[in-house]
Amino acid sequence: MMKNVVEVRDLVVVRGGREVLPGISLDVAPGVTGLLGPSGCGKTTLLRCLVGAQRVRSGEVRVLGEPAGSASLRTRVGYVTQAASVYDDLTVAENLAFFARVLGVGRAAVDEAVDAVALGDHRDQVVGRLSGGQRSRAGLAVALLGRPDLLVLDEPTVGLDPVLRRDLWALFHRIAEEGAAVLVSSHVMDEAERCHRLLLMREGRVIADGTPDEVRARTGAADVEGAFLRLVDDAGAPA
Ligand SMILES: Nc1ncnc2c1ncn2[C@@H]1O[C@H](COP(=O)(O)OP(=O)(O)OP(=O)(O)O)[C@@H](O)[C@H]1O
Repeated sequence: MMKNVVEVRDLVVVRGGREVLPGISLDVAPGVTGLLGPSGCGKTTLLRCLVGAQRVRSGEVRVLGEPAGSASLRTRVGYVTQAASVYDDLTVAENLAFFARVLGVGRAAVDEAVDAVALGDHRDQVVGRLSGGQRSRAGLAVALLGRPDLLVLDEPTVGLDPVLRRDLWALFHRIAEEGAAVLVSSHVMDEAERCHRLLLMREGRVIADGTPDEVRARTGAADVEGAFLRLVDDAGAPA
């Protein structure tokens, strides 16, 4: 199995005249990786770099061995932004058929994606009339169309109730079990426990990297939120 799906080295990104990522390095391996950190720490900016949608000042971003944004990665990387990119006036099936044409994948991929997100009963329903959770799953289905090896999800569970959040995390694990690397950003620390591996971010840097157990053990904290707070306090303490 390939070791790293994503390799980021010394990445510098400037947005609004400020170094939002001041030289971040990290790897993402197969499995479910949580990218956790407070609002504004640079999670979305980093994810945009992975999918080739962000202008970078310097550094290297490689995805599946290719430079991020390469044409060869178009179907190999799925990206779900915070605003679900599905058309409200089309049905689930119509949305998927449209994006399947854009990606150049066959109709079979549409059925597979609908099944993967368990929207079979709603495939002929207009997306604008779906619940929030169903709509999120429709957006996820679009990202699954190319059978991506890397699935990048930007805060996919924001605003969803606990049952839907649990169901979505179960789905992320199923996708990972089928071989894709799943990178999920969140600012909700309790989602950390659901990940195989964590990258804790603060102010454009990775401050911890490991399994939830490793991150807790390293800090002696009872949970990942406590670990994060200890790491922040330690970073701020005088040398
Ligand atoms: N279009 C932009 N122009 C200038 N600065 C931006 C732009 N978008 C984001 N920023 C800044 O970049 C920094 C990182 O933002 P980013 O969206 O990557 O953070 P985040 O961790 O994803 O936050 P959230 O959890 O709130 O989505 C913030 O300080 C933000 O103000």
